[in-house]
Amino acid sequence: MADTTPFFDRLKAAAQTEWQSYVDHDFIRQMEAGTLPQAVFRQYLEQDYLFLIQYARAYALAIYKSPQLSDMHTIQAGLNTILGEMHLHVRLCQRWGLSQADLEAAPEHSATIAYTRYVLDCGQRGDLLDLLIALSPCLMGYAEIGLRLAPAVAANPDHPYREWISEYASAGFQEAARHSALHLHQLAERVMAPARWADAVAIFAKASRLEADFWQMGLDLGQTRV
Ligand SMILES: Cc1ncc(C[n+]2csc(CCO)c2C)c(N)n1
Repeated sequence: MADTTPFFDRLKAAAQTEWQSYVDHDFIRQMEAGTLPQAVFRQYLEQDYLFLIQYARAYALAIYKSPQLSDMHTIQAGLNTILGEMHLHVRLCQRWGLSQADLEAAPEHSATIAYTRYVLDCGQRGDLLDLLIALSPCLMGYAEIGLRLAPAVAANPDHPYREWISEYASAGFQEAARHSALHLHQLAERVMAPARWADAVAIFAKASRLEADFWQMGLDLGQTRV
């Protein structure tokens, strides 16, 4: 019988260790508890702004790699989500006196470079499926984290990370993640040969590990620059 498990769920199950190291990172646990130092969050957010600029390029590359017009439309919606997400960063950073120009002028950390350029490289050397697999931990992981942390915000209206958590727990964001998982599944059904499975898991596991490294970078930077 053919395996009808959604493609994303199969990837997640095949790379459980890397996935857990990402969605259950200490950064997330501290954020949920509200104990994450603000200096850590700020360092993370600054790097994340630079991350999103490169990520927008990866989505543009995905449009270029799209075999069908319908793929382009779906990816365009993802690009719009990224550009919207950047407003959240600018808004939060403005409260600490950081302007958009300050954000753009910040030096890129090696964890930011490693993750974004890895994803771009997957897209350049591979096809749309390779690129969407490399992109999937980002959207799907934040959706999972948003849902998991939402009760902490509901229990405490003064939660320090309320705005960030609410963005990723929101119905609109959750819907974007579902839509993107469905797109990935349908594309895999169209183009995925069984022989590609090991490569697909390797890409997914690596991108998940690079996400975990990104949280760790925030923790490390926040400790050194208070
Ligand atoms: C390191 C890092 N990983 C994932 C996201 C989440 N994210 C980035 S772009 C995007 C929209 C994709 O359609 C989402 C959800 C982030 N902000 N920073």
